Amino acid sequence: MWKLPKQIEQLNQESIEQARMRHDQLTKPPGSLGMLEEIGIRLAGIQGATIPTAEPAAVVVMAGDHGVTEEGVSAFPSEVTVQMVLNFMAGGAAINVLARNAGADVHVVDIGVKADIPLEQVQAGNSGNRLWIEKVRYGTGNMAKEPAMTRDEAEQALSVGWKIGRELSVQGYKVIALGEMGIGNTTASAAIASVLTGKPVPEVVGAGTGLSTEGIRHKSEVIERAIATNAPDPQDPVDVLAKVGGLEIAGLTGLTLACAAHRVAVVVDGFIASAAAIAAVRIEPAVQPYLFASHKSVEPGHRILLEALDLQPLFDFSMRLGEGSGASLALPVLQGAARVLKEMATFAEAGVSDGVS
Ligand SMILES: Cc1cc2ncn([C@H]3O[C@H](COP(=O)(O)O)[C@@H](O)[C@H]3O)c2cc1C
Ligand SMILES: O=C(O)c1cccnc1
Repeated sequence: MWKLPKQIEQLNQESIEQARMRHDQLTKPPGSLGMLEEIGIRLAGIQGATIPTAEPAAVVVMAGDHGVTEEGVSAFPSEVTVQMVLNFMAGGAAINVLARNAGADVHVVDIGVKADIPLEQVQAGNSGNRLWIEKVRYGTGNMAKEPAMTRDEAEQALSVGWKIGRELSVQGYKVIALGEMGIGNTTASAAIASVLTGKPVPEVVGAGTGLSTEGIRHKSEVIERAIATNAPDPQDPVDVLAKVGGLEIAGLTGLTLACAAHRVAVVVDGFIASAAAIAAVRIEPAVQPYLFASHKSVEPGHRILLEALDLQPLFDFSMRLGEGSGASLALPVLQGAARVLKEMATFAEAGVSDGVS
């Protein structure tokens, strides 16, 4: 079993208590900022600081291809994965806009794209964007016929994610948003969700990039075949990632674990990032309090994963994009939660009368 290079510690209870006490001294009725207070207090526990910060932040977009696309499970062709990597580097994708909106950097990782990234086409000069070439293999195998990858490859992908998480923590990032790109990855995510939660496949399958009702039925059949062919062990999350997962999904699992081990908060995005997060929680349950859920995706399996993760999404905007788009949109909420603890005046400082009871 893949072992964490560094253990994940519990949140700092003293910082949590101190942040809670400070919140009650700020010029507002106690508790009146609701969930924003809870977010700030949890950030304090993660960072071991009464006054936490959610800046700087980065979104890490892991990209990988899926052999199962040859079964016709996506409304788009695999080539879109590499094309979108170029778009991310040029700054023109939704994630670039939403990361800029949040003041966050974008780190794009080729962990398993089917093609080599044409580096001559990567546009230079987009400050804050970085491309990591960390390819474990050229796309996964078709899981309807064979394991998506070997256990060794799954462990390599976990280690790539771990390395990046550790490096970003050293660079000083306080919050990491999970992003992904990989045509076919809602198929892998649904397989992971079904195996790890025990829910029947049709309950966790959705339209992805836009399948018809008939397309969704076919996708369910393919996933059922993949699970029957590979028999992933639900008690062994690395086996599940290897047999029916994806390189970018396993990479995000390793990244999530590394962030928590280095006391960096993680904002989980939609269905695919949540499939990576549930694998992380099954590998090491202590990761859970380091996670924040941004939104509830349209993908029907996302609600099931959020319940399994015991996370409350911040918003439901009928989003179904991925890339880290929802997680990036949630970053200003975390930034607001931290800044309130830092910048609001206390009753004593502002000369405002305290509550009477
Ligand atoms: C242009 C384009 C940009 C995207 N950005 C994210 N996804 C999203 O769609 C894919 C998953 O859906 P499925 O399993 O149906 O293929 C992933 O790449 C996900 O990140 C995109 C999809 C497309 C087509
Ligand atoms: O929820 C997601 O992350 C999602 C849903 C559909 C397609 N791509 C991503």
